[in-house]
Amino acid sequence: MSSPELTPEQRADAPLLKADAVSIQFGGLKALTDFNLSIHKGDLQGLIGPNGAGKTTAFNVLTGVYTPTSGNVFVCGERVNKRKPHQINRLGLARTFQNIRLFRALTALDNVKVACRAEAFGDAEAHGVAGALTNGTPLPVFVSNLGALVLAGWWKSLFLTPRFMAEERRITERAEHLLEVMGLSHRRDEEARNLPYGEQRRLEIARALGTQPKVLLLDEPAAGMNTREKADLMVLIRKLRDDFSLGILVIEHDMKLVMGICEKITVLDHGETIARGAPEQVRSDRKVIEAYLGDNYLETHGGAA
Ligand SMILES: Nc1ncnc2c1ncn2[C@@H]1O[C@H](COP(=O)(O)OP(=O)(O)OP(=O)(O)O)[C@@H](O)[C@H]1O
Repeated sequence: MSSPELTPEQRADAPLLKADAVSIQFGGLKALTDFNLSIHKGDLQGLIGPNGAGKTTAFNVLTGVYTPTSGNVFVCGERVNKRKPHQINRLGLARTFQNIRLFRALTALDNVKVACRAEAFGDAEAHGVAGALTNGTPLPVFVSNLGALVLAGWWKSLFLTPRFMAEERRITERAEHLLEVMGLSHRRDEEARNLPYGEQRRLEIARALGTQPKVLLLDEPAAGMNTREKADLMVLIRKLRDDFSLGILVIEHDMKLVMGICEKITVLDHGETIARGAPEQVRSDRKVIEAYLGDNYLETHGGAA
């Protein structure tokens, strides 16, 4: 459903992503309460909090995996509360997952081509699988790999028209470019499952970029990475924001990374927003230290406000 109250001009000025008093409840559990967020082009924001605070739930509500119990989610000014994940993806929202969800038996290149193809052709099956890819509808491995093959366009290749061949070249070039951006060109023809963990995470980001998002949601992108990989990732995330003119929201437990790259951080605890602000503000907030960072953090990083 669109927002009839917004004029086209207002829609153009609207945040790329907005959560307005969003709550979601599972039975008696309030997983997210009155959650507010605005992401504009060029923003690089963080979402932090202890385990079970509601961070992934927030991503799932924003991307259409869950429908909010109350409140509204807007993407580029469009109200998307009841939209399906693939429809929200087409409006410009892409994500990666806490637990990596690649097409494990496909090559790195084909993983990215699946997403590029969804963007290029925009056909029904492409939407379905790309939506699952980028927004989280869980698909069994077999079904998702089969879907990827359909997306790989084998049936269209039966009619090797010049148009098909030109589009195929364009898609391959785009996918190769995204692999290069993510430092994965040397893995082009390797099966995703054989890539080291840190590279699988980067491949997921390349695939998300394949759908040409305006907003990228990264769920623990540095999980499992070593110190060197994390440092490289920090540089890379900033570069992606700048080069692709994105708004980015990152969930991450690595405080060095979050505090190092995010300009604004929202802190959740038990589904409630307990703090929001610049990194220096958040890290010295007594409630945040008590709920999440701990006094040890305080001792090593300076005094609380
Ligand atoms: N589909 C669901 N059904 C019931 N409860 C759920 C569902 N999804 C999430 N929850 C609950 O909501 C709460 C928030 O979970 P969530 O995964 O969002 O936390 P998180 O902040 O992402 O934690 P972590 O840092 O461990 O990933 C938890 O208590 C979780 O068990």
